[in-house]
Amino acid sequence: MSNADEPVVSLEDVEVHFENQGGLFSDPDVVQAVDGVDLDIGENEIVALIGESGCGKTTLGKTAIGLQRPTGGAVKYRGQDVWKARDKDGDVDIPFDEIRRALQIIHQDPGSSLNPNRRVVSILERPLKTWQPDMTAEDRVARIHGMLARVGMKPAEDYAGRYPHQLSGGEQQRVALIRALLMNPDLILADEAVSALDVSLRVDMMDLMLELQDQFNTSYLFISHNLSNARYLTKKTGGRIGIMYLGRLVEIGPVDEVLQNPKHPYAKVLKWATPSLETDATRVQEPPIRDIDIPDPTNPPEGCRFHTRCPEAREVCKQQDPTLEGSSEDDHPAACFRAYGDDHDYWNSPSVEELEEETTEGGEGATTAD
Ligand SMILES: Nc1ncnc2c1ncn2[C@@H]1O[C@H](COP(=O)(O)OP(=O)(O)OP(=O)(O)O)[C@@H](O)[C@H]1O
Repeated sequence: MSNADEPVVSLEDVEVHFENQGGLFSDPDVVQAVDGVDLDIGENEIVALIGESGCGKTTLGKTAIGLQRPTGGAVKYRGQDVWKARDKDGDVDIPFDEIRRALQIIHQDPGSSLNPNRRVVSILERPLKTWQPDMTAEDRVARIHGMLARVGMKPAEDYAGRYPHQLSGGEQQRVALIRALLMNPDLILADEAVSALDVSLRVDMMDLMLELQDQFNTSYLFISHNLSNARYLTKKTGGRIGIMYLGRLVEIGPVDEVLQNPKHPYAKVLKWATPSLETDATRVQEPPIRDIDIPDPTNPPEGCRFHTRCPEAREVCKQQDPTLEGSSEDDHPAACFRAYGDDHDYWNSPSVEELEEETTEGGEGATTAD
């Protein structure tokens, strides 16, 4: 059953694997873009997903709004399985069209998502014609002018008559945001939505998103590789930050908890890489990471996926795979054995870094003796 008390979107053990064509004599590669992710997004909530390029943020975001079919697990909108609605499989409480309306996206590059041959008014009329077919043409235009003025594009009549190429990047992004909001959505996926803007415009755009969120009661799933932006957007609304690494959600919690007390060693790396967040006078010079190479997502490391780069890795991390559920922390969870409690095998397991150093030293010694 679906009802209004359900989270807007729930991801349950979601997996998205892409099969790429192999060579003539080789098997196809399978990219494990997203693996075993559980995530609920509530009413009026802002969740920011952070992680390095290729870790699966966009794939997870698109899966959350029903644009990407998962290869495993389930995606639900207010309790209704999105893909069962799409396939008309079983009892469907919420039709797929309604789900599509409720889950919207704004892209990194609004220039390419706005039709270059249509004026702003025509771009913005489309969602209204689709979702509010009873609205008169006059009311539609009045609504559009009102929204343009609302986001600071004044005189609205002038902006409404322009083509996308006659707008700045920031203005294009505002039009994309209005277009999404005119659908009266429950959730907007904002995929790197401010990254292409100048630094000064980023803050304006994020402020506008927050203002409109308040007015329209919309949730946001905000995707970024920039922890400062994620903090800005989540902090004002008490939102959450989720950290992704190689297809996995490895830490998630309220913004202040994650930033003040990151638990997963990869979350610590991201914080280290964002100097504006490091007020600590003891900031170390070297990044808290062992190996800068990102593993191949078609062949992720066994055990903990971060163990090849983790300065805290122990032998057990090579064999066992930590999950968020296993975390015994009181506040927010992290998929790291260090967050599993004092009695976990991790604490008696030898350090990977020390063993590797011993092996290297042993190897060098043997060469010298020869
Ligand atoms: N349609 C696809 N077919 C095959 N592989 C894909 C497809 N889409 C994404 N991938 C792969 O899945 C992995 C995750 O990609 P994704 O775009 O979700 O990452 P991301 O974290 O959003 O990266 P970025 O920050 O660079 O946009 C990457 O290895 C990518 O090459």
